[in-house]
Amino acid sequence: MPKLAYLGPAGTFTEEALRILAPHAERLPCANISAALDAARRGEADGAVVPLENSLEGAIPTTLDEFAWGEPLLITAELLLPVEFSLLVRPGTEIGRIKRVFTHPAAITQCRNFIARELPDAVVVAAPSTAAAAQEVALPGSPYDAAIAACIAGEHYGLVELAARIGDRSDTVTRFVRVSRPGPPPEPTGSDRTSLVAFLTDDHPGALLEMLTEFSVRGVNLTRIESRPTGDGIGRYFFHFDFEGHVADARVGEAISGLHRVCADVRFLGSYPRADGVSPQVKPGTANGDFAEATDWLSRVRTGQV
Ligand SMILES: O=C(O)C(=O)C[C@]1(C(=O)O)C=C[C@@H](O)C=C1
Repeated sequence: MPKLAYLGPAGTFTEEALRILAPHAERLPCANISAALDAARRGEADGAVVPLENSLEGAIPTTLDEFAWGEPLLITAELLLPVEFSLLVRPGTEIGRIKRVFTHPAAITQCRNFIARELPDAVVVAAPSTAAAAQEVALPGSPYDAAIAACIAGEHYGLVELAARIGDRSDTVTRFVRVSRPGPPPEPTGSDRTSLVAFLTDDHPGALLEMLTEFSVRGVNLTRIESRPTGDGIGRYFFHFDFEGHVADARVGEAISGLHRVCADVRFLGSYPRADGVSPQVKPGTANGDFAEATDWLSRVRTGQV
């Protein structure tokens, strides 16, 4: 039975994602995303499950930066989880008495309208996770009056649900990934996604276009591109790419080796089955057979057979 680290404590959305991705895994709750990834790196766990992006808020910066700068890890699976938030209080607390709210920063952003409308005078404080907030609010002497978390976290820590589905949108989804220590990627399924990080050689006109061209000319469809600061000063960025296909696909292999030629560094983050089951768009001339036929043709040219 694998042991998987996750952003704890029990009752986080990440735990729910882990339960779906690996129902029989032993779960190791960690205080934050970095601690969960470190547990996997050090071998205290066989892998980890962490949030990567949210359909309303965008990418989770800690996860992106850990993948770029931390000891390498391999993404082996993804999951799209609908997220619904509840306002949770100790039994007997009325909404008018809520002065201090505790929750994860992602939940603050996703419940902005509810907070402005129903809790305009409350101070909202950032917690390490939604379930950590619920756990804290449940303590008798807690300085916080309410938590925003999953309904299940309220049940877990003995809180009462004062309001349900308080997110600004009812269709918000968070994308989670399962990672393990580096090794061969999972076999292609025909509906795969590949992720990598690319670092520019230097800042020059067309640098981003050069990278994008490597994907475009091989017919590789991007599903996400994100720039992150390198930390070396304003205007210095590196790039996260997600795209359709598997590293075993000829067009993907050619695109990422092209990227390796034009970039200072490329870190492969994994090829793994897509959660939405969507098949890649394959433009004419970019299927595996087309690349194989072109390679054969070139060797015939080089050996004087055409
Ligand atoms: O705090 C949690 O429950 C988490 O699992 C983290 C997290 C996130 O980082 O985005 C996950 C899903 C929701 O979008 C809100 C918080």
